[in-house]
Amino acid sequence: MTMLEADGLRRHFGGVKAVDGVSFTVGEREIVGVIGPNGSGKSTLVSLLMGNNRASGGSVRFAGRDVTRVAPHRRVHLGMARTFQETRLFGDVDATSNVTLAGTEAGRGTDAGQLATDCLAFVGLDGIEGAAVDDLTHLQQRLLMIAVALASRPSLVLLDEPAVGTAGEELSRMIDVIRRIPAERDCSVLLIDHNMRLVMGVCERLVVLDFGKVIASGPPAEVREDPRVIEAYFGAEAV
Ligand SMILES: Nc1ncnc2c1ncn2[C@@H]1O[C@H](COP(=O)(O)OP(=O)(O)OP(=O)(O)O)[C@@H](O)[C@H]1O
Repeated sequence: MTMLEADGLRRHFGGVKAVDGVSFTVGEREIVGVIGPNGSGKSTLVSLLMGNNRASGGSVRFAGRDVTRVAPHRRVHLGMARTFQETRLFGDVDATSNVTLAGTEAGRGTDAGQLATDCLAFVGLDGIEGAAVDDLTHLQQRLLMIAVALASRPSLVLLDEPAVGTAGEELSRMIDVIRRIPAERDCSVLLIDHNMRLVMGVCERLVVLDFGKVIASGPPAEVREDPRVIEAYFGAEAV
C-alpha cells in the first residue's frame, strides 16, 4: 500500500515558489529521503505534508485518503507524525512526561504510560525516564523527539533533520534508531536531511529538490551520480 502520496504539491510565498509541483510516494514500511540544497523547499514540503502550512495547489494523500485540507491534529489521529528541525520539548518536565503527553494528546491515553516506556526504550533512552529534559545531552534530546513522535503510534513519521548537530558515534546511534523504525514500529519514514552519511545509510529511495522542484529520484547510489544533483549541490563546474 502507498502510505503517502504528494501530487503536484505547490506552495508559493508571493513570487517565491518554495514548493513547485512536487510529486512522490512513500510505501508501507519504506524509508524515503528528501534532500536538497539550502532553500530548496524541504521544510516547506514537510509543513505541507503535515498540514502546518496550506498548499497553494496539488494534493496530499495518506493511506489512500485525501488529507490536503485536514488539520494537523486530525492527521496525527489518522496516523501521521513529525519531528521538528529545532528542538521542541517541554524542558521543565521529565522525559517520560514529554512522551506520555504526546500519546495522550493523540488519543492513546489508556496505555500512554506503558507506551512512553516502550518508546523511550526503542530510542535507547531507558534509564533516563525521570531526567529533566533540560539536563539531557543534545543527542538524548534529538532521540527524545523521535520517541515523542512515535508515542502517537503513527504509520508514517516525517523526520525533519533529526540528526542536526550530531556526528561520529552519535550519528551512528541515530542511524541505528531510524533504520529500525519500519520493522519494529510498523511505520514508514520520510527523512528530510542534508547529511549524506545519514540519508545514504538509511534510505531506500531519495527525492532531490532544487528550487522547489524534484530534479531526481531513485536509489541513493543512482541519485548520487546524477549530474543534475551534483550541479545543484556543487555547481556546474563540478559536473
Ligand atoms: N513563510 C515564508 N515566507 C516567505 N518565504 C518563505 C517562507 N518560508 C520559506 N520561504 C522561502 O521558500 C524557500 C524554501 O524554503 P525552505 O525553508 O522550505 O527550504 P529548505 O530546503 O528547508 O532550506 P534549509 O535547508 O535551509 O532548511 C526559500 O527561498 C525560503 O526563503
